[in-house]
Amino acid sequence: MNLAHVARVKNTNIVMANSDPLHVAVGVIEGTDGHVFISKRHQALHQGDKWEFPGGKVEAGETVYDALVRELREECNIEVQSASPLTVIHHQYQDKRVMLDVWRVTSFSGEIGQNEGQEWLWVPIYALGAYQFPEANQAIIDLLENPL
Ligand SMILES: Nc1nc2c([nH]c(=O)n2[C@H]2C[C@H](O)[C@@H](COP(=O)(O)OP(=O)(O)OP(=O)(O)O)O2)c(=O)[nH]1
Ligand SMILES: [Mg+2]
Repeated sequence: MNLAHVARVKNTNIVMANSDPLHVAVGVIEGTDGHVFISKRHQALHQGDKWEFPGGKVEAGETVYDALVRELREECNIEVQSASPLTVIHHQYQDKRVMLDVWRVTSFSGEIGQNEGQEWLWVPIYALGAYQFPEANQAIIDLLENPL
């Protein structure tokens, strides 16, 4: 590795650290009896093999709500009928900066599941602490456990 390469690598790191965060629409889907829907991220993904609330990246020209509806249709086979904003979490992972736009999904139609073959579960809020989530999710779980 020569000096020029070091400089380029350093430069790349600087660009990454300053780049816009990845904007992600996330759905806390409420079922009956205070249960919420969680699924396991595919092993090959960023933060793989951890549990998550379904969702994904907001695409250019899309509203967060549109992204939420699209992602939950694609990932868990439901049509969102009503949802309201819950919180926004900014988090810096070692390799990525994310802005999680978290919505509470209060009504939906369709038979919920996981379209990519990943494990999924309905979990009572008090039990969420027993599952391993990405670090950024701790703030969501705290909020669900202790609503404002
Ligand atoms: N969906 C989701 N993403 C989360 C959660 N917590 C968390 O840190 N993330 C991070 C992991 C990823 O870096 C990013 C979302 O990525 P994603 O893999 O769901 O995005 P996507 O569905 O659009 O996936 P793809 O098209 O790239 O396969 O947000 C969470 O609870 N749900
Ligand atoms: Mg996703």
